[in-house]
Amino acid sequence: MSIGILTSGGDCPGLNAVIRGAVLKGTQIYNQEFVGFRGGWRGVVDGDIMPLARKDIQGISKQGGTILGTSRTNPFEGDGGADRVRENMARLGVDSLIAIGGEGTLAAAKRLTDAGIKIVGVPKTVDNDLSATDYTFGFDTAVQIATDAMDRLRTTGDSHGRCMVAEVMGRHVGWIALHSGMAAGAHVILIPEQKTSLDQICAWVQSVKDRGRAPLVVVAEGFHLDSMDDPHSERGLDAFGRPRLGGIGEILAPIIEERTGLETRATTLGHIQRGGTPSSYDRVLATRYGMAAVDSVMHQRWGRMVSLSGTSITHVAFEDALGKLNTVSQSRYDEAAILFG
Ligand SMILES: Nc1ncnc2c1ncn2[C@@H]1O[C@H](COP(=O)(O)OP(=O)(O)O)[C@@H](O)[C@H]1O
Ligand SMILES: O=P(O)(O)OC[C@H]1O[C@](O)(COP(=O)(O)O)[C@@H](O)[C@@H]1O
Ligand SMILES: [Mg+2]
Repeated sequence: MSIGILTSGGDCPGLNAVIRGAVLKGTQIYNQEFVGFRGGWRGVVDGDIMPLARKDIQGISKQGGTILGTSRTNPFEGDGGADRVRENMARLGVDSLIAIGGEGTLAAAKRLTDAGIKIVGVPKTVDNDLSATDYTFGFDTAVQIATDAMDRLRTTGDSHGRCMVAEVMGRHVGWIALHSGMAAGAHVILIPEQKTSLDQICAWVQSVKDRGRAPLVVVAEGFHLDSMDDPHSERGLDAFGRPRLGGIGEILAPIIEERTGLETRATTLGHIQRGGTPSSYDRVLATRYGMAAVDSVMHQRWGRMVSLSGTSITHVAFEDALGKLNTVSQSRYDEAAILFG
């Protein structure tokens, strides 16, 4: 019997390092065999597998994305369901699953675990929005990419004396904006947790302008002004039916320009934040998660995900890992806001 691995939901740097860590420890220490399910839960429902022997995972921890592919397929929709998953696993000789994904993937994993399927989880979120772990891989890389981009925006902004608006990822939480904004010395950081008025934003920009500096405004895609009910969305729905966010930077830039008289440009970093080589921190964390997930399989810790607590790997039940977001606290925001304007 082998262990099946899948990656599900939005990709992020470090997924391959999890796969490598799991396969290396599983083959070396436990003499286990592995297969990969292609395209997230779709591969589990369709029985679409690929080999995951030691030679298949050589050198992949430095590769972005996921060699397994991913999707936002709900395993209970269409032809899916727990019976279908169980039948496929039995037919393919797969005894248990390591599901690597965000809260949606873990919600699906919990339902399948409740139906008796043996699953352990590995948390994935580039936004760092899962409360049941201190950090997940992908976040550090995204923050570094965003910081590099902002450093570049500042040199061109300084040269022209312009206000630069940088939009970063962050659907429900503003961690990428907060960390990259602090690192890059942003003058304004706008996050989903803190509705802010245009008057306040323009006052910060104006004070930077008055000091003769070129303002940098960082905005998370999920931010909304105090006058808006929901985050800005004009790109339809994703495969899971959620509004595709993005574009708030382009909305803010002309308003800031009109109100402050300062020429303003917006840049949306988008999926660049999720692509490419993972940072060393993310590779190490992801590798440790992968190895810990195999330990969990061997200890039959079904229905639990590996998690980082301080510097130690711990285990959290799926139900405790779901439903509570890791938001930016008021004190972390207040600390950053001392640097605004
Ligand atoms: N309650 C649920 N039951 C079954 N599948 C779910 C549930 N919630 C979400 N999903 C599935 O979870 C996956 C996406 O969620 P997630 O892993 O959090 O990634 P992301 O946040 O990047 O979209 C999809 O496969 C989606 O269909
Ligand atoms: O373009 P996609 O794949 O729909 O994903 C966009 C969303 O994924 C995210 O990057 C979240 O990813 P995580 O689930 O990894 O935190 C959001 O910031 C963004 O709204
Ligand atoms: Mg998610």
